[in-house]
Amino acid sequence: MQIIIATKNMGKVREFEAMTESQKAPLPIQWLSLRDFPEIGEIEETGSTFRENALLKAQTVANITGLAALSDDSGLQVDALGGAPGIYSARYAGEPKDDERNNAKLLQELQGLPFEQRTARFICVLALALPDGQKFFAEGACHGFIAKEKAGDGGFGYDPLFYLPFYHKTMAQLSSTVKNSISHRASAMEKMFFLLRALLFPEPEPMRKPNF
Ligand SMILES: O=c1[nH]c(=O)c2ncn([C@@H]3O[C@H](COP(=O)(O)OP(=O)(O)OP(=O)(O)O)[C@@H](O)[C@H]3O)c2[nH]1
Ligand SMILES: [Mg+2]
Repeated sequence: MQIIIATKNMGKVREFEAMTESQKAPLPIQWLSLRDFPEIGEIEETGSTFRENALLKAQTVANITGLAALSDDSGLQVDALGGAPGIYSARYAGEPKDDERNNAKLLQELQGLPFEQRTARFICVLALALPDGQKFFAEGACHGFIAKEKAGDGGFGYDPLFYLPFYHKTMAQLSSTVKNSISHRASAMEKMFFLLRALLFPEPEPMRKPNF
């Protein structure tokens, strides 16, 4: 089976590739990415939820290529901002999307807010679109706080501001191995691996119907 990782974000691609490579029992899947399909441009995200946008991206790529496509729509929800930037995380500070400006805007919006009130979470919704029209979803979340200043240079996006009290570190200070075990993307992907395993190796039919 071939699956295209349907994202233009190289930070996400790196994480997906690390997660598929570190699987204990790798599935018989050849993973491709949009680097293999340079003719596919940016897909407009017109949905109003992570799920709608994820489906839009996966179905567009599956329709164009005739192959299975796995997309990721993700973002940061900050409680003190009523859940913003949410689905608008990539372009929080406007076009063109820019992590530096997004982080600066976030710090500005939360200026003066005490640490305990800076609760936030990353959300990731994965959509798998098959060429025959079937679709599957998996979701993950990761809870933390928005730090008062940036720290670390790993990951991407808001990682230098996303503080995990359990580790006393920002997401950008964690090794990629740890980020790829505990992140919103890791937890969604873990569920997606179960779905993929069920798709590739369906359970045999039971010999007889259960008695209820
Ligand atoms: O610090 C971060 N660590 C993460 O692990 C993470 N995951 C998502 N995000 C933020 O949310 C936007 C997604 O927006 P998004 O799902 O539309 O993706 P994107 O536009 O970057 O690429 P594509 O997949 O749409 O092609 C990203 O740009 C980031 O700002 C993250 N920030
Ligand atoms: Mg996007």
